[in-house]
Formats: sequence, structure tokens, C-alpha cells
Amino acid sequence: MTNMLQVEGLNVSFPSRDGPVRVVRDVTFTLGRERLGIVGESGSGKSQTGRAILGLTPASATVTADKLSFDGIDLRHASAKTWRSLRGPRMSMIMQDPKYSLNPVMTVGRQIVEAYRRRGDATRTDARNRAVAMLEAVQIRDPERVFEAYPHELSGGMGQRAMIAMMLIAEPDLLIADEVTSALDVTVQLDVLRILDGLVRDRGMGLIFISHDLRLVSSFCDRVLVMYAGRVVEEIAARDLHSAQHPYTQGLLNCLPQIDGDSGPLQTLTRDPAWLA
Ligand SMILES: Nc1ncnc2c1ncn2[C@@H]1O[C@H](COP(=O)(O)OP(=O)(O)OP(=O)(O)O)[C@@H](O)[C@H]1O
Repeated sequence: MTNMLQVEGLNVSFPSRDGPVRVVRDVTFTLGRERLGIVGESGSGKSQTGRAILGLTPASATVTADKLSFDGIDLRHASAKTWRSLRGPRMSMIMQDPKYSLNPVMTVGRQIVEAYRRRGDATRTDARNRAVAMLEAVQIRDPERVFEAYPHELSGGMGQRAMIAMMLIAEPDLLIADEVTSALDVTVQLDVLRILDGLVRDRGMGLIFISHDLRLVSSFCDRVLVMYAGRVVEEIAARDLHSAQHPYTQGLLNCLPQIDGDSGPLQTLTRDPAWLA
């Protein structure tokens, strides 16, 4: 699966009083077994791009694409049955907010066990042990207690880690991580990045890493898509991000505070209407 995911001419629009608003415009890219970052300011269409790939766009939206295929499967015409076989075991998305991913009426442990058992025929005991080990791996200090807890009994940070454990244990071929480490403290953030990195390196997973943190993306990812107002304005190797060509990318980079830089005022981003052309 050199190019496990192919996205061509993807558009997402929402209805509004003034007509449809296009929040993802003609987005085209491919993904292999690599770490692809998507950066851009809030509202630039990063999450809606990820959701459209997984068929998780809100019902009010319209999605069109010239091509949207995963492992040769045309996702534009996938049946409910095909989606069931893909979402979870083969392609998964970790959202910003655990509320949307954890089932409120099922214990955390049972959800993680089910995610693991969906990918093969593990015994209950094996699945339980793996689930507890995964909770430990995302630095949950009391994994046995969290295993038995319901999502509402966990703090926000714990809930997010439990959700990450649930997505990772399935070892999907494609994982879309949407601002997944933003709310975590630095040590847990590093642990989660290490786990993601291991899955890409050892299991050949394809990772789409959505983030507004340019520094993190440039050090963690292989390639970066820069989005502005729904469009991909630049695609660049992460190591070359510092020499980005597009004025919007340069603007984003210039807005980063420097720890050792002078303490002058931070630059603000100016936008050129021509970028929308
Ligand atoms: N349900 C919805 N109805 C109408 N517009 C929506 C809906 N969901 C998202 N949008 C709009 O789509 C645009 C793109 O949103 P998206 O969440 O993809 O941005 P983003 O780049 O991921 O930003 P953030 O970093 O803040 O999550 C935004 O302008 C947002 O207001």
C-alpha cells in the first residue's frame, strides 16, 4: 500500500443563509506509510478534511470528491457494511474531545477490549491484559481503576488518554490524529508521539497528524500540508518548513515566539485576498 489513501478534489460545504459555504476546497493529496502533518489556523478546514475521509462529516454538509480511496476501496460509495469493516479496525480518527469518541454508557475497559477484539480473535483475558497495558502506556497511573470506570468518572485529560489507548490498540492502517496531544502535558505528549511513531515505523501505519503547532509538526512529521481557508496552499517536506515559499506559511512561522529571540512585539499575520484565488 504505497499510497494507501488517495484524495483528489475533495470539497466540503455547509449550507448557510447566504448559500453554501465551502470549508474544504479542492484538496488533493496521497498518503503512504508515513507521518503527514496538516497545519493551518483555526477554521482552515483541517478537521473537516479528516472527517470527510472517514465519512464522519455532519449530515448537513455536502461532500464531493473526484477520488477518495483507501486501499483501493472507493469511499465515496462505501456501504454501511464497508464502513463498519473499515472504521476502527483499519482506519480511525482521534478527535480533540473524548466526548465524541467514548461511549458514555460502557466502561472504558470494555470499550478498549472491544476495539482490540474487533481486529482478531484474542481471548478475553489476553484482550484485558492488552487493554490494561495500553492504559499504562498512555501514562494512566491507576489502569485497573480506569478500566472499570465510566467515561464521566474520568477527568478531561484522563478521558483523552483512554480514548487514545482505545484508538491505538486497534493498530489501524490509517490513523487521523486531530490535535490529539494539544491538551496533554509534555511528558504524556512525548509518550503518545512515541507510540504513534512506533506504529508508523514498525507496523507501517499511515498517520495524518492535524495540529496548529508548527514546531511540533516540523519535528515529528515527514511531510506537511499547509491549509488556508479550506485550501492546501503548500505541500512541503517537514524538514524544509523553515524555507517555505508560500507567504501564509512564512507568516505562520514568523508568528512563532522565539525563546531566545529578542523580546520585541510578536508579528501578526497579514492575509492577502489573492491566496483565495
Ligand atoms: N457543523 C458545521 N456547520 C457549519 N459550519 C461548520 C460546521 N463544522 C465546521 N464548520 C466550519 O468549517 C470550517 C472549517 O472547520 P474545521 O473544524 O475543519 O477547521 P480546523 O482547521 O480544524 O480548525 P480548528 O483548529 O479550530 O479545529 C470552519 O469555518 C467551521 O466554522
